[in-house]
Amino acid sequence: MSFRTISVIGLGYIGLPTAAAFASRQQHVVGIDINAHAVETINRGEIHIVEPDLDTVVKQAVQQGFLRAATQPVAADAFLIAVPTPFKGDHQPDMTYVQAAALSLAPVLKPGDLVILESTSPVGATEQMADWLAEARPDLSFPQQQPNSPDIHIAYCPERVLPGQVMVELIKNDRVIGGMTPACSERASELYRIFLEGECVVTNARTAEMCKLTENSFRDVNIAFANELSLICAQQGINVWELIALANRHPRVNILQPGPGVGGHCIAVDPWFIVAQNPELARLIRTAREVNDAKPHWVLDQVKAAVADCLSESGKRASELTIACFGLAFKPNIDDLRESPAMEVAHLVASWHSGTTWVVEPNVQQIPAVLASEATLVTLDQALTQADVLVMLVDHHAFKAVSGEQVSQRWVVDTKGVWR
Ligand SMILES: NC(=O)c1ccc[n+]([C@@H]2O[C@H](COP(=O)([O-])OP(=O)(O)OC[C@H]3O[C@@H](n4cnc5c(N)ncnc54)[C@H](O)[C@@H]3O)[C@@H](O)[C@H]2O)c1
Ligand SMILES: CC(=O)N[C@@H]1[C@@H](OP(=O)(O)OP(=O)(O)OC[C@H]2O[C@@H](n3ccc(=O)[nH]c3=O)[C@H](O)[C@@H]2O)O[C@H](CO)[C@@H](O)[C@@H]1O
Repeated sequence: MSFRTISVIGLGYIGLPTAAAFASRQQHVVGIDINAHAVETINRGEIHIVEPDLDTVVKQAVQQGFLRAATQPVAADAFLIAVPTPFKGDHQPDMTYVQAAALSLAPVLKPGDLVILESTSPVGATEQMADWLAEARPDLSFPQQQPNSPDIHIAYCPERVLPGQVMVELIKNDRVIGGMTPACSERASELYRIFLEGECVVTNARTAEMCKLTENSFRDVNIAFANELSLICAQQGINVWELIALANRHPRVNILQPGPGVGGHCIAVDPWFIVAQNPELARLIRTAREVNDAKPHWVLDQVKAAVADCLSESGKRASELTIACFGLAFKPNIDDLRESPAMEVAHLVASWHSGTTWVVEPNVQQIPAVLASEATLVTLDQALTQADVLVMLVDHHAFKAVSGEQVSQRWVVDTKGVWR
């Protein structure tokens, strides 16, 4: 049975590209978001987030009548939930957005519908969502009550696209399909096959939930290993970039790159979901989070040491020194500053330093409000020619194009190894 209408709940970095991907295959899609500004923007055929190629797909889908947005759920044959799943202050997962989304769609559910949770979630979240739906709709049967022929099919199908390459990876990546029953998996696979060129790999809901958390924890642990090596190498007078390049010549070694810390809204968050549910067992995963979260403070210590050297050699006072931080984004060549370790370092430096702090970020027009009172946004050229201490935080293309000679007469803290 085909899907006459597909509804995506939550039109952010995941939900909007997913809605657009279905709509681009001539499916009728209704996107739901509580953010009225996002809904109005999408209905004009525009987008409210930055992601390459998303604007053209959304524009065409809206113009052709396959995609529209609304603030309240309407009846559909398949619902995909892609709302935020942040953690709370104590690193426990915050599932209130998923609960609100599930309860908002419950009134429009009808027999034969499919509900998919895409939000990154702790193990057991899909069963919990099914219970919320069952409580809200006692007139319908759900897989936990009637596994063989429920009115509503439910699955967990995590998203694994890389920000910046979403429109390609959404279609090409293999997708893990975690149905609450095999029939639920089959129905969910049928839905994704509408646009998916990758494979639908079927498992159960709990394994699919854990798989998503595992992927990001694996990357976090590998980056933590690189970050720990960077501390050890600094102590031992070894160039960590050369070391990792040499070690990676081994056919079975593949170490990631150190940096100022780990940012974004996935890798710095998701491993905590495993730790929260397994506090005694998830020792390595917790330590990786701690190692990566501590890195900005270590970078500040490096900056303090460079400033001390600069003061003793230049004879200047601290208040006369200018420190320039290169990059604010959470990773190269994007404008996303959310949860960025570079932002954290810039803030730590600016609040400690008694002189002038500059930041260079070619991907933004304005300095973020949190830094506005303590730092100034300047051009790359100004920072390179006039600052005393240079702090490299993000390996943007524009910064990698700067030669080592251009910075050789300055005190440099290079967290990305681009000016070595
Ligand atoms: N961004 C990524 O790279 C990425 C990748 C894989 C998985 N994920 C996961 O996908 C989920 C969504 O992430 P995102 O980056 O798209 O978040 P986002 O903040 O960009 O978008 C979420 C959207 O949901 C809306 N929303 C919140 N509550 C709602 C409700 N009750 N009903 C309707 N809309 C509601 C918000 O207004 C927002 O527009 C999270 O669980 C995240 O961990 C994100
Ligand atoms: C397993 C995986 O690949 N998951 C991806 C990840 O997407 P992301 O954009 O958050 O991931 P990254 O590009 O790794 O960046 C994260 C931070 O790590 C820093 N970093 C990176 C590599 C390195 O060698 N050294 C570093 O220091 C980088 O600067 C930045 O701060 O999560 C998404 C949501 O779940 C997934 O969908 C997506 O597949």
